[in-house]
Amino acid sequence: MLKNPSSKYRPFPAIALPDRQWPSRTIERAPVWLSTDLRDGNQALFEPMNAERKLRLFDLLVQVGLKEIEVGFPAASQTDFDIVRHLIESGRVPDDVTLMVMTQAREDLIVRTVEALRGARRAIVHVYNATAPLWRRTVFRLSEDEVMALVERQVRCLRRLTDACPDTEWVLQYSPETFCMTELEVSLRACTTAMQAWGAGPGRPIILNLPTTVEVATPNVFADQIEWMDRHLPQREHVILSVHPHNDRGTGVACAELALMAGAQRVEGCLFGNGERSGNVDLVTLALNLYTQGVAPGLDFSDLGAVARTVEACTALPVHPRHPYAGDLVHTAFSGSHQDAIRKGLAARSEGGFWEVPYLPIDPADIGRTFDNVIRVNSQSGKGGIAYLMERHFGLVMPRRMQVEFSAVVQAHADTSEAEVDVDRLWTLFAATYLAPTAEGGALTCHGHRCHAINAEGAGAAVRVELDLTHRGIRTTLHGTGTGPVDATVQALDRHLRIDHFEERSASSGADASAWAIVEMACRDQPGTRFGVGRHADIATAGVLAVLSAAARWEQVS
Ligand SMILES: CC(=O)SCCNC(=O)CCNC(=O)[C@H](O)C(C)(C)COP(=O)(O)OP(=O)(O)OC[C@H]1O[C@@H](n2cnc3c(N)ncnc32)[C@H](O)[C@@H]1OP(=O)(O)O
Ligand SMILES: CC(C)C(=O)C(=O)O
Repeated sequence: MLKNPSSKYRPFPAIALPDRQWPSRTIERAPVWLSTDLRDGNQALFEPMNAERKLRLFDLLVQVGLKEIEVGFPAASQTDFDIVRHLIESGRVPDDVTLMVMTQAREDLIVRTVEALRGARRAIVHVYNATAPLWRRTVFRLSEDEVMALVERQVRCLRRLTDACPDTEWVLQYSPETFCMTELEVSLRACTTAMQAWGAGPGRPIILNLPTTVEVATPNVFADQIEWMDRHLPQREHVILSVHPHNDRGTGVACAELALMAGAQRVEGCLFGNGERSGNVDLVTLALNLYTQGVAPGLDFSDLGAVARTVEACTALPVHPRHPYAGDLVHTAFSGSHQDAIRKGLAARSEGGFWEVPYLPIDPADIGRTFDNVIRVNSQSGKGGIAYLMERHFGLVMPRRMQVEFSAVVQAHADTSEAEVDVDRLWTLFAATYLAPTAEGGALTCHGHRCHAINAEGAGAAVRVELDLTHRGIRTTLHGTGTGPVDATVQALDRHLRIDHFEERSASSGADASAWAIVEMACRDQPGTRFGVGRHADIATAGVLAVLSAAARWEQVS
């Protein structure tokens, strides 16, 4: 890279529009959407789609709710021509969906294009020619006047051919390709020339489609360009003002949104931003951006995962795991403070209110995502996320101080393994720390204690417990009396133990119903507390096991 790039690259000049209005506007309704997945998207693939993949993607676009679909460049290849014929002849195009096809402003190509559309109920013919100075100079070697003459000649040619097929409702879309790099007066002249040649007016609408063929400026510049055109176009009410943003600077979505604020009514793009170079604007992101502002986008992404899988299969391009809304990781928090805030936000949420959950801009359920992956654990995670997973997957609500204790266990494991701690691993760590198997050969075990029998008798202030234990290979019987089985167990163990906190709750219902007991115990002369957990079908036994668990954990550290 150059130390000083200003000798090679120039900044794009600002547009003189001091009274610009777009910055104070908001987007209040969805634009008309056009999918160019089968044209711009297709022309950007290593291997353009075959007929089968094109038809599969076409069906998906219809299913998602696209009403205008650019299906190809029929004069370019027999495959594209045949697809257009197939769509028209097979009746696969719903009545409310209009096909669009593209052609250069060349007579031979226009003739073939109109031929491809024979019999269509309604069709948009998309004629384009590049208008920017660099293209005029180097690609076409045409003066500005000659460019206008080309537009006029070719649009008249199209008009002649389409007038001869009155059974089809014809719409012209004219694109001054390279609009974003063209002098505004020249773009306006090209558009006006196309309008006049087409005879645009009442009953003969025209789509004027203004592309950032290659993004070369910040999105505010594009918005200024669109607002300028919006103000200067004649017969504005007969024009559908469309934009076709690319994404070379990574700001395709911003360009489209600001253009809508500046007067555009229609947006062309591709699902997940496929398209030439760094892609066309991503229709999924645009639509869901609207949705999360409370504006119905008119496109249905309730099962976004299925849409992504079909697009991947048709284009052979993966959707990035961090792709807005659609990526596998975008509803997942690994970091502790995010997890904590999400958990609290989900708990505080009441049904039917506005969606207000920290770090989640959209309710994953609205786009067919479950909450299973919202929180995942690695070395960046904290107690909140771990507690969320333990509660969600195992029905265990841990007291706050226990969350702190267990998260240190998980953190130590994550630091050593340098890997994600999935839910199975979390359970293994939890069980090894607190539970140990509770039923083994008919006996109960908890850490070093193998508990053959627990007998509790009495009630109220005098419960007597007999523990038949094997501890470090020695079988022994312990007795204790207390205010309940838990207290009696502490007395039986005689370990200078003190219960600071005890809670029990049922973990599940039905045949395998079991209870959780959690105990926090202190040990005389030792700082801090240790938690113990018991799980058993019998709630009293769960309590006894929790005490054995905590006692064993004290023993491990003493
Ligand atoms: C920004 C975009 O995405 S535009 C869409 C581009 N998509 C495609 O090009 C995909 C399909 N295209 C094709 O298959 C081929 O380009 C075809 C079949 C359409 C035309 O092929 P060919 O005639 O063999 O050649 P090619 O595309 O190189 O044409 C270049 C000629 O067309 C002219 N030309 C290019 N674009 C246009 C246009 N929009 N309008 C009129 N003439 C044009 C060029 O100036 C050049 O003229 P020259 O031969 O006199 O120098
Ligand atoms: C709208 C057309 C001509 C296009 O694909 C572009 O300019 O990128």
